[in-house]
Amino acid sequence: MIQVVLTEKELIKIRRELHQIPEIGMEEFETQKKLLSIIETMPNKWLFLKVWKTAIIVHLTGKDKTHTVGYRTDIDGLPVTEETGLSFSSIHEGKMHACGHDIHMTVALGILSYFAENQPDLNMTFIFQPAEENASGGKQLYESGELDEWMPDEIYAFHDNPELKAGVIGCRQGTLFAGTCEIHATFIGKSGHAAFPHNANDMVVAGAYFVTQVQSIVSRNVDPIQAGVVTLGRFSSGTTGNIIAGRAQIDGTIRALTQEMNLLIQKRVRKIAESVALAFDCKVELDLHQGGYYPVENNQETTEAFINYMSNSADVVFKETKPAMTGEDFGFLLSKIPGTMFWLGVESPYSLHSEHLAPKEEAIHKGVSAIIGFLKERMNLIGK
Ligand SMILES: CC(=O)N[C@@H](CCC[C@H](N)C(=O)O)C(=O)O
Repeated sequence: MIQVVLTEKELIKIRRELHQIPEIGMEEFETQKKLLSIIETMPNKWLFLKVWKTAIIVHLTGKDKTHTVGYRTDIDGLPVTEETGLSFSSIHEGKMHACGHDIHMTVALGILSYFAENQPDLNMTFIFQPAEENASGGKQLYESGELDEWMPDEIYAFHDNPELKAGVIGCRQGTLFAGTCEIHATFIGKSGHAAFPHNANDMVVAGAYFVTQVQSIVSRNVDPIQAGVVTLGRFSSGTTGNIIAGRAQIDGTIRALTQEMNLLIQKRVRKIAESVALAFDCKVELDLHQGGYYPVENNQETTEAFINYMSNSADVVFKETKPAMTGEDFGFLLSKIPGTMFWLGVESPYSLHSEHLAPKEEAIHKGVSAIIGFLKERMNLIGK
């Protein structure tokens, strides 16, 4: 096993501190401050850093400067009220690291601290990116131009996975995660008295038709050999039982394993929204927003190297995984930079985004050690 620089105990302490201060995407000011306070204790002979909004970019100059290996973590939390009962639960009311980004950040710090002490064979760029959950922080950062001078030639990142045993590494060639697209639909009719429906235009009924018709997309438009999901997670309309609602707001998300399928589903959602508006003689405002949530498509070469290392390392348990319908704006970075996304098992009976999610902390140390091992071998091979 690799001798890590931050000890298991220190890593767990950091994780718990980060867990207590979750912040929503693009508002991660306290998190950024905490991360900077830790990075600033690391040796800085070959370490350079800059901040952009709530992001942090750290560059390490390697012994050979001809190639740069990138490593990315996300840093944002979710609008979830924590119910784990843990002694180090969130102190930010209504916010929680319910997607495990506290684990992602801690592992990134563990890896960074190792290479801050042990100069890497090649240059390395560590990206602590905001807003993975809500605002394509990776895309925003890339498009800001701040990464340009330290642009990686290849890049790696993981997501924690409650279904895998703690510390297990999962990966696959090709598509790991779906591309997503947010749906925001507002139907606008005319409110009125419940007793006089003929004088109003009821948007509860229009919205309900939209919701039910959308259910036909996956069953009738998606090739059954492929995959697609349309979830409408929020329907908000009306104020009370005896007033006809003049507006309905419906929000949801599309998921598909290819960009073509994502675009096809978007087209069908648009057509159904427009048809419902026509049928109910109302207006619809439809926002289909994909941002940087492209399918996460692993590069063939980097993924082969990754799977080779992980499946042959005596200290790592590796599992080939199926594609998942979760989204990740790392898909955008992978559309620009070849690289690999993978899973780190954190073993929990609760799913990502659950208010009960409590990842097993032993995954942190195992993850840090496995990833350092891979990055060392990768840089050694490229540098030859
Ligand atoms: C890993 C994970 O849970 N990611 C999020 C990404 C959000 C994508 C976007 N905001 C959307 O809802 O379409 C996920 O929900 O999969």
